Amino acid sequence: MAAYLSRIHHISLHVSNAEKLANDLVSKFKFCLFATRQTDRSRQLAFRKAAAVFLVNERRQDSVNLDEEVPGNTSFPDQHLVQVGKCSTGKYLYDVCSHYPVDTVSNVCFEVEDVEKSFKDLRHIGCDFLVPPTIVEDEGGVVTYSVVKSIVGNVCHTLIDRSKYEGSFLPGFEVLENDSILEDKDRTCSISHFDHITYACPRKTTQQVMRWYEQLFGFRRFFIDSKEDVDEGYVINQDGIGLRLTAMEYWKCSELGIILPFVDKKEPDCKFVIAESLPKQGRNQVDTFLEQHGSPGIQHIGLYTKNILCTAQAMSEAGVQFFSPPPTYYTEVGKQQEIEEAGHNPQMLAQHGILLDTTLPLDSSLQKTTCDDIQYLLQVFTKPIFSEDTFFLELIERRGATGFGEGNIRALWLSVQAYMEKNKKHSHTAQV
Ligand SMILES: O=C(O)C(=O)Cc1ccc(O)cc1
Ligand SMILES: [Fe+2]
Repeated sequence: MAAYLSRIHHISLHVSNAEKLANDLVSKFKFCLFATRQTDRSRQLAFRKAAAVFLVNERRQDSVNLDEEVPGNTSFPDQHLVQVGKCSTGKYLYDVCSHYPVDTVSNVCFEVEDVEKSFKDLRHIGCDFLVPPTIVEDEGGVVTYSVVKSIVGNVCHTLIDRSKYEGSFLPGFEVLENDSILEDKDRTCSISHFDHITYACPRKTTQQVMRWYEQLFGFRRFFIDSKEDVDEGYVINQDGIGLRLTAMEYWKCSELGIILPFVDKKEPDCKFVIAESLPKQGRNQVDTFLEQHGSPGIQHIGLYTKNILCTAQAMSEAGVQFFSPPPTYYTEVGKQQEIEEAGHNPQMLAQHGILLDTTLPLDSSLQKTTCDDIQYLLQVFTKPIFSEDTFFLELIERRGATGFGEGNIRALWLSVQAYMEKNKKHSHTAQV
């Protein structure tokens, strides 16, 4: 039986220089550092922007971790490993030690109702666990967690039950007092939650990844486009761009959805997108990721904002670098009209490289009457935020459109290509 997930609790990153990323998250991306855990062997820093929480784990070159990481097929005694307070022995609480040579985003932590039951059910269907159910407590209460290894490269999932915990983050972390003050201070960047997480996967692996998430966590296919083929996914395979996108969602299948108190006011969900590069076209961003990251994994995360113009403006003033499509994107007759029909100003979007993609109505004979009838999304991509090209962020504002900006992929491709050429990094390559 699958383990049903109720929501994303946080996403964790493993980096060699936490200081630098911390500075960027706070000063450029306007996240708030709200909880920390420091031991002589590790440093973990938690950042929040509304419901979007990143946990940054600092990778220490000097200490080889002997007590924690276990091969996926190890069998555990059926008893709990109990850690109390801040003096736990584990190097990274709520995660495993990543001996990863490059900076990586590697753990999407889900809240579940019953960790023990999820562990048993998932083990029963052959799932590999890296950490057995483990209890952590402090004066705020008790949390149980377990870490499962996914089928995608170095990605793992911490399953956590914090229903018996009253503190504002997790036991073992010191919560900083400025939390709520800082959080309220910056209202220009209206990021509310994680919109989607995109995996870069090798060729022909999409089906396998989908099956894994379906069987283990009850994910369901989410059709990106009305014309999308069930088996093929959304395919772009022309003009040097070869990309297969397939999306999944977990929320709607969740048993917990029926009983949770916020069921009427449906919590925003986060979709998972699998991006696979296709042969015969030029090299693309997925190939670059696989090469630089060394394995499949999380390539980018879309942050939902209700006002992309203000958010992108505030972030670029603070030093975030965004990709811009060629200037002609905004002046091409079709696009310019599309932008104006949606009620936006092409010049304003051009200032920050914001792309707009309209969903075509299912019945094209239906005439749109006002710009309120048009379903579209706006998105903008940051340049890689790690020193290697192993992760970037995206801002996305949705106005009725539920896809991922399929119509923008060509524009994104051209802008990445221009960037690569300018940087003389891979002047012969084209990247999507
Ligand atoms: O699927 C998404 O999240 C997108 O925004 C589309 C996409 C996927 C992979 C890329 O390298 C570039 C764009
Ligand atoms: Fe995206």
